[in-house]
Amino acid sequence: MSAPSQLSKDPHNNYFDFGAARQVPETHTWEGLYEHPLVDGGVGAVEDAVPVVDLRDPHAAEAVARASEQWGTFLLEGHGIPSELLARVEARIVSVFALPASEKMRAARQDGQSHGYGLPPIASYFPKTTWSEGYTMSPANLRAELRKIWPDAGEDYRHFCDVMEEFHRQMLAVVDKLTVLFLAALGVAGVEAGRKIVETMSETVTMHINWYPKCPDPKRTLGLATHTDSGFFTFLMQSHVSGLQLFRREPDRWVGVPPGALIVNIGDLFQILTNGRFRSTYHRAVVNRDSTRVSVAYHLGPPADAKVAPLREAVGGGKPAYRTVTWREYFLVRKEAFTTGGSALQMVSLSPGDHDDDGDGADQISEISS
Ligand SMILES: C=C1C[C@]23C[C@@]1(O)CC[C@H]2[C@@]12CCC[C@@](C)(C(=O)O1)[C@H]2[C@@H]3C(=O)O
Ligand SMILES: O=C(O)CCC(=O)C(=O)O
Ligand SMILES: [Fe+2]
Repeated sequence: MSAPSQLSKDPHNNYFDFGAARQVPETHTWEGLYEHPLVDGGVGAVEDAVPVVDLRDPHAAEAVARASEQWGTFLLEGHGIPSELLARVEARIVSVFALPASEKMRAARQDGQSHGYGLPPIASYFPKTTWSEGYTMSPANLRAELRKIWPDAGEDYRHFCDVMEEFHRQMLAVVDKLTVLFLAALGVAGVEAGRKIVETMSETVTMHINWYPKCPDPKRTLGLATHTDSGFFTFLMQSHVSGLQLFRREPDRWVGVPPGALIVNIGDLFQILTNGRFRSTYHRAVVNRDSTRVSVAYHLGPPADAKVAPLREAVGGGKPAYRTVTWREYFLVRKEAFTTGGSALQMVSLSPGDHDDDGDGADQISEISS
């Protein structure tokens, strides 16, 4: 059995050809995936409708606060990104993953690297391999990165880079609007503060594209392992095929997110920054028998060595719940958490066990511990 990280270690011997697979092999079989019930999170759902925030709503800041506190995830409407652009992004993503393995492997993520083609960094913490391929890239370095796949910088290269850069430009405008709402929700005053935050975050944007091919036996495998995003927040653009599920407690259940929507996920560093007021969300992606699915996660966070501590406004008269960490340190803490079966947020908590880290029960989500 090849370890997940071998996809990037040995490009030629370990490429798994999803198109040719007639069954899910042992290497890709995950246990305990359906221990908790799956409920519908669609807009019309009675109990578990995933919250919706409309950027055009004059009360959007309150809606952001509520959703971030209670769910750590919301569907974003009124963002102004044309569906025609999203369709082009999707088509270009499909075209990258459709390339022959030998061409994709030219950009393979090397061990310890944050960028490149292959499985995402967390894949190496799990004994089983997921039914997906990914590619992490930063907009700042997009053209140089993509030359690895398309050395001759031909038409496909230009189309891909043009459309992803256009997506990035449009996303920055949405980041701007949402940051204003987050700051208002947290009672942080000042346009200046907001501008500085957006400026730094826009320099460190990382895009991770996911490709989940059709699967002959989707219930036996997983597209992306259960995780929380580690940065401040992530926008997730997904195709019109379902697959994303959120973990919710009391009672423990998976909530299926409606396909097609633009999603915002709060990350662990935002939970730290807001002193636990906003919650990061455990989520995973499942795969389908009849449809291939793609998504783009647009990850925002601080520069890798910037110190993140609970905001004064969030701590108020109380105590900081978390110690100061940098994103770089937090990756190491999370690695240790995955290895020991602990929780990264608990590990940086100043009073472990004192406060209830709802979104933070890794050890209780079955496929993590199996
Ligand atoms: C900015 C980042 C967030 C991310 C790690 C990374 O450096 C680049 C890939 C991102 C991603 C995407 C899939 C899930 C995830 C947990 C992973 O392994 O790689 C996230 C990472 C994260 O949020 O920590
Ligand atoms: O594809 C999805 O729905 C989930 C992707 C995701 O969680 C991520 O890339 O961080
Ligand atoms: Fe994620």
